[in-house]
Amino acid sequence: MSAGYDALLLVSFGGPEGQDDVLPFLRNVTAGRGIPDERLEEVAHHYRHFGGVSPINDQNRALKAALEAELAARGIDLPLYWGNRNWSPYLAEAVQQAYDDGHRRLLAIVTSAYSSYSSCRQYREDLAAALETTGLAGEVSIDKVRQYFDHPGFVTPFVEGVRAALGRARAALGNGDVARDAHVLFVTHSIPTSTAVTSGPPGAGLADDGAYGAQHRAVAEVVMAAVESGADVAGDTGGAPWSLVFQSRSGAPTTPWLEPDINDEIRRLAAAGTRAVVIVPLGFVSDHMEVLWDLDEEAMETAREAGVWAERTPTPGVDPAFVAGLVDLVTERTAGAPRPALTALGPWHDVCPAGCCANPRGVRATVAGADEPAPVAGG
Ligand SMILES: CC1=C(CCC(=O)O)c2cc3nc(cc4[nH]c(cc5[nH]c(cc1n2)c(C)c5CCC(=O)O)c(CCC(=O)O)c4C)C(CCC(=O)O)=C3C
Ligand SMILES: [Fe+2]
Repeated sequence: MSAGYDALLLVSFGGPEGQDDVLPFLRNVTAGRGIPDERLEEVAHHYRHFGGVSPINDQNRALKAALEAELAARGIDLPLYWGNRNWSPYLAEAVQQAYDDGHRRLLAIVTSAYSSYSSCRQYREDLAAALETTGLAGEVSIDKVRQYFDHPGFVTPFVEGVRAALGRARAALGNGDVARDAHVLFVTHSIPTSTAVTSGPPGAGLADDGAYGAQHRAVAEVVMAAVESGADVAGDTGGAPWSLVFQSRSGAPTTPWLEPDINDEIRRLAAAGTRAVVIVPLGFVSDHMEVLWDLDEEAMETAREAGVWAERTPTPGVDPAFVAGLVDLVTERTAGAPRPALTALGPWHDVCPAGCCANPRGVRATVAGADEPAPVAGG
């Protein structure tokens, strides 16, 4: 293959697989971060409610299998390894295994679509740390496919989900007027405003919530435009208002995070006369714990209490469009395939610019960026 990659690496967050894993997992996630104990207890309770098992690992097993099938169907002969930031199989194990199997140039696919420290640079640091721990820093190189928030493969499942949910909202409103009575809530993980402002490349001149906010708003606009253009014959699912809201805030209450919180927004909308909300987990790739708990339990309960009809739309998961899109992201690097992007912000960088998505706690080694130490292998 032209760029010389010899293996792929699926990189994800990881999650506990039983009650005994829950606290060690949460300690991994929050290592060195000053997340208050009360918050850890609160989060442990979400996992305990589901038997201490996060669905995220099974979702990644399914994604890995789907990607392998798609690669095979297209005759792409690249083995796929899987490793996580916070739980077994860890990134270091995956990198070691790839090396033991004879691979030296890896291309990573991260289960995270947007730019921010948590969703981009931290994974690049984790990959550099995996090379360090395994002693493979000079032996193995790791690049990653671009952030894919505006790739058609990521966006398409959301379009289909919103269109279907608005149709059901309309029916639930007694064939009512979604433009007047419904509201589409695009929701993503809140992050500290201090890391939102530094998300993306430095000096991009974006709003206060940086590339992270701009990317989500741009994708939401694309989704709504696509829903409108495919509205049913009567146009009855068209015209619904939308907004970007946030979930899963943590950290000290005195530290500002992106707002509004989805629950506050559902209550505010209900008080202002909204009768149906469509909740779109735009920030997430699969139905992991942040979706199952913070949306399906908490936000749905808020909606019930507020007396509004609510439905949460699917995440990309293993939707064939998403799986094919991830393989397209690989082939644009290995075979010069086209680089589709549905917003004016993209296609995003293959190599993160220097200082992109700065780490608020200081500079650490990274891979796949202009500010990493010079790559070992040529080109
Ligand atoms: C932007 C973003 C994504 C989306 C991009 C991506 O997908 O990467 C994401 C995903 C996820 N976040 C997850 C879980 C957690 N995130 C935490 C904490 C935090 N997330 C943050 C941001 C994000 N997080 C931040 C700024 C913090 C606080 C500081 C810190 O600690 O960095 C904590 C600690 C406790 C708490 O504070 O809530 C937990 C347990 C899981 C796994 C779910 C499962 O198990 O199924 C997933 C996929
Ligand atoms: Fe998180």
